[in-house]
Amino acid sequence: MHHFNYRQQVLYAEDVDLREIAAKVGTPCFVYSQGTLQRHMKAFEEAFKGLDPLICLAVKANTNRAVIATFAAMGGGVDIVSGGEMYRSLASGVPAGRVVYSGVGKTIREMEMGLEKGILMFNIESIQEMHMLNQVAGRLGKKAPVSFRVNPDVDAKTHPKITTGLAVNKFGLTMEDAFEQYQVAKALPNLELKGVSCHIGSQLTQTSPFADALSRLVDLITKLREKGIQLELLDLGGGLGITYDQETPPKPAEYAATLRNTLEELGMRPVLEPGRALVGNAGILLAEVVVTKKTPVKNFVVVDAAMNDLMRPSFYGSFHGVQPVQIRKDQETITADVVGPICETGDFLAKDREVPRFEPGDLVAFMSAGAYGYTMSSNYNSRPRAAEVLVSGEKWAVVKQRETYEDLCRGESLPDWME
Ligand SMILES: Cc1ncc(COP(=O)(O)O)c(C=O)c1O
Ligand SMILES: N[C@@H](CCCC[NH3+])C(=O)O
Repeated sequence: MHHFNYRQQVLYAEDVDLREIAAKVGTPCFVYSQGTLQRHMKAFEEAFKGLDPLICLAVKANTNRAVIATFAAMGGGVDIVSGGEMYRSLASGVPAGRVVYSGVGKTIREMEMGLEKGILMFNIESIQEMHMLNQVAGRLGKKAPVSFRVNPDVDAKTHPKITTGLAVNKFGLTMEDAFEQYQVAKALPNLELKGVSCHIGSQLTQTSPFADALSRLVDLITKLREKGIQLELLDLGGGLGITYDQETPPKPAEYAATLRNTLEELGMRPVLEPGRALVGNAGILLAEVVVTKKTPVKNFVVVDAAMNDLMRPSFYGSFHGVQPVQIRKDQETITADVVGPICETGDFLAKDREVPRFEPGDLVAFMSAGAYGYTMSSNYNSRPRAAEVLVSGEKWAVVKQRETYEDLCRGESLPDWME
């Protein structure tokens, strides 16, 4: 569910006419609906009610501080994968005690930062990382709260580029290694065993892989309990899918229902790391048609957004709905590729799609662009990154300025021998 709807043939974000935002902010720009963000957070809270869940936005999906702050104000935490994401999250008002830190390559500096700030938990992804963190914590006179991220070798049944819980993936430790290493970690002086975590992939459209992963975790937890190791937090990662096209992913309630009995029996506090399910359908990318062209074999609609703004179609072949901001009467439909101006054949936002016969100047909304949209954007072809706008009811504000040409060159200089 989201709050982008037509009113008298015009697409609105909540109570705001998208034409107004385009006129004042320009295009391309990302528009997020705060009401949708809040609604999604509430759906997770409701679904896991009674289990004292900590719902941590996977910040990699959307790093905008206004978005992070929206969830923080509702008691949410964050799942981070870098010092930069930690910095942003803390600067957005997330208490350090609600930060979980995943990632296969945390640097010493990043470990120090997490320890100094007092984050909730480091999800350790390798044996070397465990020893490094123990040393760093010792040097700082701290105890690092940790979980092991286990790789349960479960098929998430999603796009191969976004599965993370298979034995061939780089993430986590095997079950066997994790069992052994918990016992090693218990004896290390500067680690505090807090939990266990796993994340098997993204855009999952079925509940069974989550249930399979949880049952593997239960085996591990049971064996650890037999060894006297009691853990408090059970971090199930993110991964719940959303509807981009025809998918019918489980809703948070259904997802939680599959896990609830087991969680209750274990008596552990669930930590969740949803990214896409919280923010994906809460955002769109607003663009303007620059030109249209017809070749002997195809129609093209060239817009002012490109793969540098929304790289998911180019990278994964992902589907994003293409909707006119204004529906014209008796508008004809054509089949076209909707493309950007970047010098790459792979620069497309939609392929062979039925779209209205757009004209230059028409506004277009690329739907479900709230997750992994702006965060995966780049400056390729020296294109300034788009603006970001947050809408709440009738109110709206720019929450990230569009980059300027000066921004593009910031930090660059000529070496002294060229001056
Ligand atoms: C460790 C971890 N947690 C959470 C997420 C968020 O995933 P999603 O956006 O699919 O919910 C990811 C990304 O897949 C991740 O790698
Ligand atoms: N960036 C991906 C998801 C990867 C999730 C990160 N572990 C996407 O747009 O679908």
